[in-house]
Amino acid sequence: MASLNKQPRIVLLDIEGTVCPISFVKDVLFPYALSALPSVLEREWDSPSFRVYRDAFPAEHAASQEALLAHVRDLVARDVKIAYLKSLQGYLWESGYASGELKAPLFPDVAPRIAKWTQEGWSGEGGGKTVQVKIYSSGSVPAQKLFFGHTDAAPESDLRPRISGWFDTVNAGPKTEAESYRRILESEPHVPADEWLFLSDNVREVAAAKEAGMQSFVVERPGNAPLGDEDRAKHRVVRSFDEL
Ligand SMILES: CSCCC(=O)C(=O)COP(=O)(O)O
Ligand SMILES: [Mg+2]
Repeated sequence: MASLNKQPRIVLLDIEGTVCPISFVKDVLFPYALSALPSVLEREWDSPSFRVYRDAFPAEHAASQEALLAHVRDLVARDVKIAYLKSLQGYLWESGYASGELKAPLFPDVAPRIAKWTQEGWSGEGGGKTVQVKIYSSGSVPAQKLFFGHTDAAPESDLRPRISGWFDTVNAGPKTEAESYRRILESEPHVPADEWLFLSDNVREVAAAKEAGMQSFVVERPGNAPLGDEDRAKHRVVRSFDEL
């Protein structure tokens, strides 16, 4: 059983590989965006609503529809988590979530635990000391809100009301840099760093969060990259939020 040094007042959650399978992002979300992009380029290349995303691309990759499509395909193939791609992906996923074609598959422990933390507090004794839940993902904040607004959880599939903060690589910074977590800490200056608990599948992110003073555990889920002995020796590992 993973143990904590201090009871958290804020839980900061990664998304891919932590609350949902990596396969949903890699095998559903990314292909969906790639399949939607050609017709969006054809239809909206000069529309104001799309120009916002197009103009965020480096000029050489936004010179034509073909150039932008080729660049996006390359970035996705290499899983480059660059902000302008993440923003465009969020735009492309919007219609899929709205139509019901996309629904975020949460691991079974996630929604009940988020409900418990935010309604009853850490150990479920209530007493008014509820826990805040915030998100930090490479996915853009709009994409995060689409994800948590359309989950497969029941009875409430829209978990956005339970989430009090949204951070991505634009408003916080790269996830493997401690400075990004320090920036996130500044959003709640009254909460000491060690009363934050960051949960992620990525050991480099966990290390960066700990360098910033947060508590942080590695989350091991089916389909995640295998953890090395060194990772297990260096970091606490949980397989479910129910272990916390
Ligand atoms: C659910 S928003 C889309 C997720 C995404 O694009 C991504 O790269 C997730 O990476 P994470 O930092 O959440 O592991
Ligand atoms: Mg992740």
